[in-house]
Amino acid sequence: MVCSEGGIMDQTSSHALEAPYARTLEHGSAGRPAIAAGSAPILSITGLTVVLAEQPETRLLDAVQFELRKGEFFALVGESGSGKSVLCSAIMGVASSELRCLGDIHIEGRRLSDVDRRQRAMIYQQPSLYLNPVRRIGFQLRETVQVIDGLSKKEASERAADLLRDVGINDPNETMRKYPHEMSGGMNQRVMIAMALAMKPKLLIADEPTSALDVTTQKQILDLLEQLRSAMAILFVTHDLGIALQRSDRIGVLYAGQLVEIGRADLTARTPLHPYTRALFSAVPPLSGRPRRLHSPAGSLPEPTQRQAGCNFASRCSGTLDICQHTRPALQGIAQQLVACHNLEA
Ligand SMILES: Nc1ncnc2c1ncn2[C@@H]1O[C@H](COP(=O)(O)OP(=O)(O)OP(=O)(O)O)[C@@H](O)[C@H]1O
Repeated sequence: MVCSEGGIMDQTSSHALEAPYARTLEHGSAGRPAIAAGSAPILSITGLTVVLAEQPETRLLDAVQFELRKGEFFALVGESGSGKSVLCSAIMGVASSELRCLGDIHIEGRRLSDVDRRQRAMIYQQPSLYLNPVRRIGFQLRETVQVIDGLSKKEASERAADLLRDVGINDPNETMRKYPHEMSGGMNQRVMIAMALAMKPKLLIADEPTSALDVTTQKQILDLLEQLRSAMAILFVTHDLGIALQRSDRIGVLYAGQLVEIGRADLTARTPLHPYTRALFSAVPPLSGRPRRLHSPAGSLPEPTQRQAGCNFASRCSGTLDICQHTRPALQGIAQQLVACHNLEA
């Protein structure tokens, strides 16, 4: 497994990102709690490039760079195939053996390979796929807690009940007697979150955790994540720009494996700088409006094997310059945003 924790190859020993990156962290965004921008980042990614091991010229991720601070809720958006799952699995250290990771991932200043796996946890769109259907919830949660904390069965039961209470389940003992199929999607997602919390993670990756839920349950789970985030950083993958806008501090827009824009959620919505971000947000109602699914502009995302040297968005962009055909734009700081575009006048 080349993309495992040990497979990340350090190209740099520094994990401090330069000033323009830090500026996107200057908060005060739309009533959100302030994030300690001066504190050491929980997650720091520098120059993360993921290629096919057998075909290293094919890049699934290209020089991805960002960092997350404690208490931050960072939404990662991008259409299907843009590389969100590849990015999450690289951070988790579980990417496929067909992939090779280059670059640098640090958790709290330590290389991924030196960090306890439990410092990061992940929750998914379909919790029922990750829960054992033939084991009661209590057994599964107790087992997790016993492994992590080395507790006796009785102590583990008490801890499991506490974790269920922490995620808003008021009758933990009854819940622990149930099988996953006896519970709703929202309850199963709470159980998954409880299992994630059992690890006391510094970083929680949430891969579309609410997209299979009805609107009311979706709100409850989002409120729960909101309560929990003060103790960790949350990387929230979503196709729902309304949620990204309403819930996150910052939004990162991934396009064809490249982060093309990063900025405070309110600024990114109000003044999107990249033409792709503009196209995405042109279909979204104001902040107070109802959430909308991600609406992609005309044309299609280039497959990883078809990506050329120039800007990946050039074939869908109405403002291309000559340089866009042969030089891929790098992220650059514009006030408090970061954008990868040659034609900011367009
Ligand atoms: N193991 C692999 N081997 C070859 N290509 C891969 C592999 N894993 C992912 N890819 C390719 O990498 C690109 C990004 O895939 P990824 O699953 O990360 O997209 P995504 O943004 O998560 O999409 P979705 O929103 O549909 O989940 C896709 O073109 C996909 O086909």
